[in-house]
Amino acid sequence: MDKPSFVIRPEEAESAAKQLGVSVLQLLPSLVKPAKSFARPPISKFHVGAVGLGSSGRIFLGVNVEFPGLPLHHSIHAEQFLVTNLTLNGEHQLRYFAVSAAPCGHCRQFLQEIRDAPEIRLLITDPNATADSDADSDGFLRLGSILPHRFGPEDLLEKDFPLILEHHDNRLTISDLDSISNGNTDSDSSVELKRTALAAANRSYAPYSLCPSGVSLVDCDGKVYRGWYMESAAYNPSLGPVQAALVDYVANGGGGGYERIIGAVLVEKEDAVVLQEHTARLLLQIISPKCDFNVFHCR
Ligand SMILES: O=c1ccn([C@H]2C[C@H](O)[C@@H](CO)O2)c(=O)[nH]1
Ligand SMILES: [Zn+2]
Repeated sequence: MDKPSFVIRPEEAESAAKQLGVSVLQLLPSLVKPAKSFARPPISKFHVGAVGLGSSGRIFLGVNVEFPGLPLHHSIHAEQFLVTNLTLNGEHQLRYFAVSAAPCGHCRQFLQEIRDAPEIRLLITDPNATADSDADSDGFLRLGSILPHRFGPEDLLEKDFPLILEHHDNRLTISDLDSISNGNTDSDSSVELKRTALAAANRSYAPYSLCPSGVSLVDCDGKVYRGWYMESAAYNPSLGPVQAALVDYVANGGGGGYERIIGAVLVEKEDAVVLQEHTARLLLQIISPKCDFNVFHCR
């Protein structure tokens, strides 16, 4: 894999599997090592790669991302990156993934937001991971077998509530969005950033706080990235909207540094009990000090 490609189309996956004489499922562990090379762990130097198969037949990559100058809890785990990559690409189901190291407790918990999470099959490629008697003959084991007695969405939500990979529209609006495009000082690009952040906020998964939010980023080439806040029933494993947008940047930004991010917009509700503004400003300030950051409130 020469250039980072964080989403592999079904026909590419099938032809790669054919070339290796394996099934698409068996291809997942073989992609873990190349995935690891895209990780950004300047603090731990511990590269994690996760490779998942979606119900559309596409393969998605996830890597861990760490931010020097910030507390460790701002990090993005490879499994969280993978789930974010699935949501950003509108994938509705994850059934199999391979990962370089055993998923930590925080990731096992975050994955509970996916429908039928206990039935997700995972394969740990680390040769030092103890051989697992719970694994099927294909080497994959049920997530439910490594997180029994789970606490998850069904403890807090109605049974048919749309979960993290499922379609939801938060129906948020910004009252002056159109007037801005109708000829005042705002440039087209700042209107685009605002619209993108609003669209992201509308896809945010925040069923526990009901405080959705979205972020758009623009790099020095004018390319726009976006991501949305995703909550965990256990609260702390939730992933912030800047981290989610950085997943898009790491996946699609051509491998550049964060200082290339020159503009950012956050959209959230003004009276929200969970506010992203202050954390988002801090995170952006540390990773890209010259980035222009604006916040808009929606209803
Ligand atoms: O399940 C896990 C456990 C750890 N890490 C990352 C987080 C951090 O960047 C590094 C060391 O913990 O590995 C993951 O990506 N997934
Ligand atoms: Zn983890």
